[in-house]
Amino acid sequence: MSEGLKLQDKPVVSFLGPKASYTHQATLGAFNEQDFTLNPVITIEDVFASVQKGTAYRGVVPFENSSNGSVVFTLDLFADLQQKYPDIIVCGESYIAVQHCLLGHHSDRDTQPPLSLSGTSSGPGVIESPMSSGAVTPTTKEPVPQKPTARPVGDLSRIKKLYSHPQAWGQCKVFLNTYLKSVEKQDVSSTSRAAQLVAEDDSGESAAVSSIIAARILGLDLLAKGIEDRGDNTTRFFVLKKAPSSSTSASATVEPTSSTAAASKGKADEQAGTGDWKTLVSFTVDHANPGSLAQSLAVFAKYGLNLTSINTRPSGVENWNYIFFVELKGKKEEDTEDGPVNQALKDLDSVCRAWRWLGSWENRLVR
Ligand SMILES: O=C(O)C(=O)C[C@]1(C(=O)O)C=C[C@@H](O)C=C1
Repeated sequence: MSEGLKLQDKPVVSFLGPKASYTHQATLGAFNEQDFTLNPVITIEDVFASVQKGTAYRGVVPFENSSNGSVVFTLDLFADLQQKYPDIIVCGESYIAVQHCLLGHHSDRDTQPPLSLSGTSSGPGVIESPMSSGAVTPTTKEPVPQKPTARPVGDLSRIKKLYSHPQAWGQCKVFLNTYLKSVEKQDVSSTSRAAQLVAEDDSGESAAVSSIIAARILGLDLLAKGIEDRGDNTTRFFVLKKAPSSSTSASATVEPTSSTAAASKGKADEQAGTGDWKTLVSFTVDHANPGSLAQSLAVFAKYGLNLTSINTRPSGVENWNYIFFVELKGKKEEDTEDGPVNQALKDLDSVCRAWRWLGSWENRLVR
């Protein structure tokens, strides 16, 4: 087999791109580039579509941020009101510490020394969050200080437009409200796309909330570093795969599509985790029936399943009706009706309108 063919044979992992997005960083942590072709796509929906179509073996999407909450785009795709993604399930998770930066072009008038792009080590003139900035150190009493923990280098008055992923605004509220309050903010598909747009704009009037890696790749200046409200800002990503049949069925294991894949599964699938499992389930209830939500949740309590999160999104059927997402500690067992998760799902049938198992995966959260 030629080297070219072998390369083409590598299983594809699609992720929210372009390169240097936080999702790219999560993908690199879970899948190595020797064994997998990492394929950046434009939207989170493109990731779902590629896995559903089978053009990607796995997909990586953001799911939740520790300070700004759920990624609603991802939840809506799991809600799948148009039934475009019936076979998508979660098979892994990954947590990434997210340190946002303000990226742009230094102005000639800037007198302060530039921030270092080295990422970890401070150079002369580097303002590391939260020191030396007139900044405030977060404490357990005040985890989100009222004053920003980072200070910009130089003058930001020329910035007329900011680009970022909508999730990022809510993670940097204190800095943005202090230094760029009335600047127009434009949502784009990812933080690395935001950095690309700023790199293409020579006027110096735009800036992006993005990563230090995007600054390095695109040759942008760091106008401020560590602008997130909380030092422990973390985003959780899901690894998606395609289940062989309806995801409500008892078994949902997909095998790698190529020999290379068989030899090397993704780290997110394989890594030793904390030894426990999580499961995601969505369901709808009869809103006219008092107690239907309580009865549905009681099913999980009946089997001793600890719920770790609850989310809702509009059901799309009727106004003020919702689809509920619960995440719980436990695993849906394959090829059996036994096990607390399997039994709870069976019981759920009689108390809710419809439900869908959205995957079980090994917990990677280390406390
Ligand atoms: O825009 C990116 O770089 C992403 O990977 C998306 C995303 C998200 O949707 O949460 C990921 C991490 C950060 O929380 C901000 C944005």
